[in-house]
Amino acid sequence: MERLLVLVRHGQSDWNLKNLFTGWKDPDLTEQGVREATSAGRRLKALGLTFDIAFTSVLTRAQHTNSLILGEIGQPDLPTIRDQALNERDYGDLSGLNKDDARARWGEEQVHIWRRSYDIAPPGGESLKDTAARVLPYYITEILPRVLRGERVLVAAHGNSLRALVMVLDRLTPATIPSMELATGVPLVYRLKADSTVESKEVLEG
Ligand SMILES: O=C(O)[C@H](O)COP(=O)(O)O
Repeated sequence: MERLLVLVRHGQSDWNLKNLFTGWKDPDLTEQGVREATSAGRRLKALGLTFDIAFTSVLTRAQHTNSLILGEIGQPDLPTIRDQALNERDYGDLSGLNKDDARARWGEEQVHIWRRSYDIAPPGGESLKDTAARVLPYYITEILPRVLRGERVLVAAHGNSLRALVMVLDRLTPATIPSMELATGVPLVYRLKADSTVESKEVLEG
């Protein structure tokens, strides 16, 4: 039985382009982001992949990416479940600040810790651990059971909500997760074993 799980980070957003911390703020895709999402769909189509269900967050950039992918693979009406559990990490007080300005103010190292450490939260926001504490229960109760019963599942979400998931799938640790980056619009094609561990992973780079 095929147990297919495809994860994709949304295409470039307006605030990615402007280099602003975004979190739960809700900018849409840029033109480049639209191209990235469309091209992600084309790459999935080239592999002949189709889906039974899609999951996305309640944020526009992820939903727009999901729609563009579904349009590209010829499944524009695929049922899609939107849930806040898949939202980007809440960046708290950093939301809306320029990332270079933040480095100038708090130092390169502190900003890197807020962005990439496992358990140190930015002021007023979520650490990756906090993000994982909402993403993983959602994955285990809503997404994984479908994959294990053979439904082909697409998840269009965010850099850090997907890092929380990839951390578990790829067996990364709090020590190794900081160097893991997810590019915008690059699908990760996982096939799972019956015990829910990873059988194979393919990264569909452009
Ligand atoms: O919320 C954001 O600013 C981005 O989507 C992810 O940002 P990061 O790469 O700083 O975690």
